[in-house]
Amino acid sequence: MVFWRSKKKVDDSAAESASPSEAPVQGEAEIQAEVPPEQPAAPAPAAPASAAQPVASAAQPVAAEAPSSTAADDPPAKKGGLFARFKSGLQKTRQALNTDIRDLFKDEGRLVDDEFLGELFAKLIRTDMGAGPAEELRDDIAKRYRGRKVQLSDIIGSITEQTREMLRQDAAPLNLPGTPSVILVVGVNGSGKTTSIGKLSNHLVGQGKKVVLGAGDTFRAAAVEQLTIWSQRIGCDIVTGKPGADPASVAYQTVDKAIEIGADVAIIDTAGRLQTQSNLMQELDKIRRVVSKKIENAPHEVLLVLDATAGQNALSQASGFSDAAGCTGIVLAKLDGSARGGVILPIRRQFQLPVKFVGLGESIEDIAPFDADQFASALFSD
Ligand SMILES: Nc1nc2c(ncn2[C@@H]2O[C@H](COP(=O)(O)OP(=O)(O)OP(=O)(O)O)[C@@H](O)[C@H]2O)c(=O)[nH]1
Repeated sequence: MVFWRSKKKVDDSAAESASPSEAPVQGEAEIQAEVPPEQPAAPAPAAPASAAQPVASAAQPVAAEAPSSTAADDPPAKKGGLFARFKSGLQKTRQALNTDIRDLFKDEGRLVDDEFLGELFAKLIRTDMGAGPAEELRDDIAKRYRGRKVQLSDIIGSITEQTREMLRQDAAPLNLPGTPSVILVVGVNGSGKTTSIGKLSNHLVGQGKKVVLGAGDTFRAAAVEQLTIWSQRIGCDIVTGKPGADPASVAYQTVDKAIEIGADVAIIDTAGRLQTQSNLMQELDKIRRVVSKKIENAPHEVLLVLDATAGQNALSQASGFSDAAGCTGIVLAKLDGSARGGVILPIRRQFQLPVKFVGLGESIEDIAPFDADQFASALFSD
């Protein structure tokens, strides 16, 4: 096992000048810039399917998905692939919805009256889409079909079309303007930040990008370990700090490392926090400031990872974070984990933030760029 490890002192002057009014960014701390060993030191987290793949060096990225910056850019073949992936990832929500809506119908169809509309509303709302979107879908059905006998396919077709409209957003590719571009990943505890970073890195490496990870969650030792294992599997460099080290220092070193090796993207993990924890939100500010002193306009993306299994709670998380942390986009993780995938509707509706990626499982490939058309079709497919 080959381990390349360089220990160097944090550049105090630079870090201090980045945040002059604050305590210096982790003075004497050693930040380790690691190149992964040829074999993983421990089993990869929750990704047995690919665990046997040899770990490549940073110069030999593991091939992942076909390159695509956005779903909209994807060639038609990939579109089918995206639909299939959404369909499989949304299985729980889909099954609940389909079973529920199908139950409303008898062979000879069903009259659209108040009773039917009330039942339809109740079924829709069970996916955690919230009252607003469920009312809108119900009212659309009422407008089109009230007083008529309809078949299941009529209802599914109309709801899919309407959902597509509700989810539609402007193309939202990752904003990666520079070399390196910096992505900061934030969210509450356990929302799926570290796992999403692993999957996103693999996605970017698959596009031929050189990625450096920054283990900025210095609070939880397991998070550093987890991210290190992802880096080994993907074949990208990682910068780690000592437990309890200043996350801003790790962020600074990560960007430094990315510049040094000519990386395209630096992705920085952060500890889970609530938007009400003002000291921790200030810590995020400090990370942003330190990074922006190093590269103008960085971080270029601040991705908020939301846990889809949290249903409506994910909404309050999004509202608190989106302003406080200057978020630029959402990664909706764990969509596969519950039947509450409808939560994406109020997330799209209430926040100006685009959904950039969705997490569809724990394996390294289980992330996909969000595409409203494919997503709505998959959600109501049988
Ligand atoms: N099913 C499923 N599980 C996921 C997904 N993303 C993350 N997880 C799981 O969710 C759990 C928490 O994920 P982490 O990535 O550790 O979350 P975190 O936000 O980094 O956690 P903290 O550092 O404690 O804040 C882990 O068990 C992951 O395997 C997903 O898309 N689908």
